[in-house]
Amino acid sequence: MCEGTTVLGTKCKHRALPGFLFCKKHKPHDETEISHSPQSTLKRKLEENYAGSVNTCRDIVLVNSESPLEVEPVSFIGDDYFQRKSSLGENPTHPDNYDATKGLHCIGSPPFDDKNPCREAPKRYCLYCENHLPSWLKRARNGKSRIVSKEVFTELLRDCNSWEQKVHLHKACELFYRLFKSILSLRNPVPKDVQFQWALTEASKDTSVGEFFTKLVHTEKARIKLIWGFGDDLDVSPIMEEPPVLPSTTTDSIDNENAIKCKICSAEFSDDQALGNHWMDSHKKEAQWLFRGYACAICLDSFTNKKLLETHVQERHHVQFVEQCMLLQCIPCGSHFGNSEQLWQHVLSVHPVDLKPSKAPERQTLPAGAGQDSPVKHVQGNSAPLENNSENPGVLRKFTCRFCGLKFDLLPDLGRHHQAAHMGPNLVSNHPAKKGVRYYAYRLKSGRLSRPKFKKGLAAASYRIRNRANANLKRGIQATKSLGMRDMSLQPRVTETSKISKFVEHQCSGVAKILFSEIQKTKPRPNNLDILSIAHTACCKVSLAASLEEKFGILPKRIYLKAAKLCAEHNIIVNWHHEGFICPRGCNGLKDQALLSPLSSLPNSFVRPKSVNVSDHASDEWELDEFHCIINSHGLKLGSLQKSSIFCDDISFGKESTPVICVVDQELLHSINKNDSNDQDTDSAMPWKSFTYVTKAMLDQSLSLDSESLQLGCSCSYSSCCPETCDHVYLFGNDYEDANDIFGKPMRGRFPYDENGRIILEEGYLVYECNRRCRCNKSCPNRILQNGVRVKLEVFKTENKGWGVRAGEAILRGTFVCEYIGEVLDVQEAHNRRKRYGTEHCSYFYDIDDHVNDMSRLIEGQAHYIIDATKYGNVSRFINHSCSPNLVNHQVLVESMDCERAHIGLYASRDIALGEELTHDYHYKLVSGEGTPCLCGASKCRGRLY
Ligand SMILES: C[S@@+](CC[C@H](N)C(=O)[O-])C[C@H]1O[C@@H](n2cnc3c(N)ncnc32)[C@H](O)[C@@H]1O
Repeated sequence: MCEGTTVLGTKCKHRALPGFLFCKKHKPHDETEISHSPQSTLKRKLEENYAGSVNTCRDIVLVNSESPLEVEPVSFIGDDYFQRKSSLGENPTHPDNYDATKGLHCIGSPPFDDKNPCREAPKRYCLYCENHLPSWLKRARNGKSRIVSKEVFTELLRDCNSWEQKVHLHKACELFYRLFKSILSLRNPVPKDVQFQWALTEASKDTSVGEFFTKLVHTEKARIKLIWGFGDDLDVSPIMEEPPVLPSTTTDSIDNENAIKCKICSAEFSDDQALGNHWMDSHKKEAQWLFRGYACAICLDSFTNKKLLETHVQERHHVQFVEQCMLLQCIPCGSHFGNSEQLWQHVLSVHPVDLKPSKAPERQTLPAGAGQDSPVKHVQGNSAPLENNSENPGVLRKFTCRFCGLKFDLLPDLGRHHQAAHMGPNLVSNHPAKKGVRYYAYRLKSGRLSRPKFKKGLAAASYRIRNRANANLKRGIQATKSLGMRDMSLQPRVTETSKISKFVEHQCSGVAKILFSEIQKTKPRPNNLDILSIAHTACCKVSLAASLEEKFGILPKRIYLKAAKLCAEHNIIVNWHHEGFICPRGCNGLKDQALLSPLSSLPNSFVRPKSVNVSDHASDEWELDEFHCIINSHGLKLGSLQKSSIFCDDISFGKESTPVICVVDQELLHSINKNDSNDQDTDSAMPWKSFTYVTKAMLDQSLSLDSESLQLGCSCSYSSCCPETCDHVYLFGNDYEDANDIFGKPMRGRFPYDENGRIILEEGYLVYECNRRCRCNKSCPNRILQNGVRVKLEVFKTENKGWGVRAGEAILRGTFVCEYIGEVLDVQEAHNRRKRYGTEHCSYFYDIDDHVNDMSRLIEGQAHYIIDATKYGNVSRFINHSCSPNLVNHQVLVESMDCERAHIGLYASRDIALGEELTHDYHYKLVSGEGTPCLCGASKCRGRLY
């Protein structure tokens, strides 16, 4: 397991990287040195760094002459090393070759690792080795300044007399960095002072951390004012001048034996009331989290879903967990239960009479064995009180449970009640909460915290809505019943439809509409054979529609798209046209439609390219995906659809679920000489040979990209998520409140994809897909890009742009085509490679910066990385540029919410006909006086590629 700690000081639960003490998230990299040193030093360091030497740090200490250190590493770590051991009271189990006496060891990041301490020499600012340099000491992305300046850090480090102090300094810097990042986030509308207060509360959980944090703020005051603009809109001097608000411990004044400890800050209080007041004063937010999230009743850690909480309890509190299981007993019948939720359910269903408010004790937290009248025996202090004592006149009940109306005078009691009573899947509050301490800490860390608001209890809301709907329905039914009674006397044979019509008359039009549409849907649909047999006798779409609808009733439009493709494949000539066309032969069937000119039907001379195998559509494939239809035969460039030779059946060699064939049209065959012995010519004849086909991005080691740890599993419990409960939809809505779909409608509460898996989200927003932490499977409507290429694509030889990619089938607007895959590099590495590759060869670089205008709505800290598909790539590397492209780019988050890990998805920006070349806009920056002519042929061509 990783030895790191979260920003809240809890232990990280992720697996450590092989050979490391920390997971990827907690293992800092030295981006500064790699990105910004002169090239020669960089090269040398890279070689040394990746040569696999165990003593990397030591080596680098020797070669690095730029060290800014004013303090000797040895004197810092060495002297207090054993003091550290004793003060922390732990027995280190060092590897045999580990020599602690030298004291030349890195503190690690985060520290506290006594079992497997970092064995490297601390070099970087006296505390960290190369690998463990924390993010806040690295140069900021813009290359201008560090978040915590080296001077300030080394100054503070000098004041540290013990290992523990260094740890605290480390924590304070970490917190300072998170705060800094969060406040700088453009997407983060949380007021600065709120964030600042949050950080202060966090810091104040440990006096020493708090002190360092205040010192940091004080030392960096000028810079903070300048960067955060505190000076303009907020007077922070009182906050900055005063020490952090430390927990108001009343330890001195109270009898220690009877003291009640606050589980958050360990402050002690004489009674529950005082603790409650303290919670209200100091931990109001945590209290809310506790009520609305899945909080652990033992340690108060919060989780985004129940499964995580269960795992946590089992792992962390095994003993307490077992005890609790043993002790939860129903007093009236003596039954034992595994958890309080089951017990509560049992009491509700079996002993409801015992559950009377008047039997409530004075306090909700029942002592062991107390409350014989109560149906529930709570042996543990943290078991949930299940009684409603709202009727007890002696106690002021301030807090009402939103779900069941029970009242409590103390917040913690309400929290415990909530946890026990409303966290079960069978109970009213079955919508898993996603607002926990961890969740918010994560969001704050990742710069995604938009505001400290909570999604209004969806469960409660939906419960209310459902109740309202039920009540309305009941009223409607009663009205209908009484009406029906009256009607029956007059008209005994009432049809279903007329009954439904009565609903309409009685304010249930919504329900009636739904019922009507359901009735329609149950009608049979024509299968392929039905369509083909009718199409044989049809002259145009009008007559085809008339015949089909005569037999099958009103059909959705997509049936005609499917019909169009079927006809094309079977060479059945039907006059296809836009809606509203009036057939010159007088075919009729569709009403009230304006005259539109017909589209040209597929010509008799139509010869499909060999590459497209029309006969391989199993009829059930249509059932699965009937949307891949020809809709616009105008788009066909018939010239290119001539006979072609297949050069390779699948350039992915089975890596894609849909083979990607490589073809050369007959008229261009002469330009290819397969047997040429020259290497370059062979590559140009067999393009799949010039690179390695991969289906996953390859992260270059030069990047310090965050790992999959920055991802959330949604709380939907089905194999297919629904937008109402999917956390990714919620997160998106929270991050981009104003986002619209491509039709201008608000995106709120919707997946980025429609029910056919086509993107509807307007360009420029991040797409949040579900991921492996979610319970849904591949069929989830919020998993598209990650499922890989699903449309037929052909790599083909173009006349003048080398190889290109064209549609092997008609592709409808919004369809995911492929991902731009390659090696992900940082700017420096990309620059080096560009130099190495030279400019004569075609470029396979995708520079995220060049697309920043498309993605202008992306967040602060937009990653600057480059994807190089020269050596490793997929079909996307063959897609040519067009100034009027038919593909659009979207950044898609899958394994990580960190936008540096975003995938680049290419989606159809309009309907694309079979055989049409696929293009996207490279958006290369145009440099005057140089560049390559653009051969895209678009009417609005910019003239040059770059
Ligand atoms: C990503 S590659 C595309 C595949 C490439 N045509 C091949 O044969 O491998 C980009 C290169 O294709 C060529 N290219 C792409 N679009 C072009 C265009 N519109 N006009 C001229 N050359 C283009 C340029 O050489 C460019 O550097």
